[in-house]
Amino acid sequence: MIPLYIYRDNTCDPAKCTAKKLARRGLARIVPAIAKIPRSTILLDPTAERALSPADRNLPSITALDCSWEVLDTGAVASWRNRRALPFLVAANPVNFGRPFRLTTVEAMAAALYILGEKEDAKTILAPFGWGLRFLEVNAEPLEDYAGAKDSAEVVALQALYM
Ligand SMILES: C[S@@+](CC[C@H](N)C(=O)[O-])C[C@H]1O[C@@H](n2cnc3c(N)ncnc32)[C@H](O)[C@@H]1O
Repeated sequence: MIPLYIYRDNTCDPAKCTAKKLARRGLARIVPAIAKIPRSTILLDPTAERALSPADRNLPSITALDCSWEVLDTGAVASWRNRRALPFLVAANPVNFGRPFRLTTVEAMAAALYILGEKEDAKTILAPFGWGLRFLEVNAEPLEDYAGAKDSAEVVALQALYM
């Protein structure tokens, strides 16, 4: 599996935190400081200008910024080269069900794995969550389209069909 890193700032509700569960199961590694995130990683950042696409397959790892949506501040990583936003997908988690773009950390990681062609690994990390595999069901069509795209521009063009 592509290594998965999660930077946690401890602002999200620990009872609902999907990152902690992933780490407990050995599916992702928690990174305690932004300085410890490998700079070559794909940084999942909803404010990034470039959309993730299969063209990013050569990058060595994926990192999410796990924090409460209320305090999400990507200023400290604004200059990082491999920041990527995920294209239009809807959440399947109970807190934001049906809401576009606002994914939990595990949904974002799974979407990234799927788009990069690691479909079985996407299922593996969602499986521990009761609602997890539902994320792949409700987004089946766009995920398949994005995973078949050539590059970020094509992903952005495809997402217009779903928005
Ligand atoms: C803001 S945290 C919220 C975490 C949530 N409390 C949980 O327990 O999973 C979600 C993280 O997932 C990633 N993410 C979510 N939606 C995204 C999107 N549309 N594009 C890129 N990354 C996204 C980002 O790293 C974001 O910081």
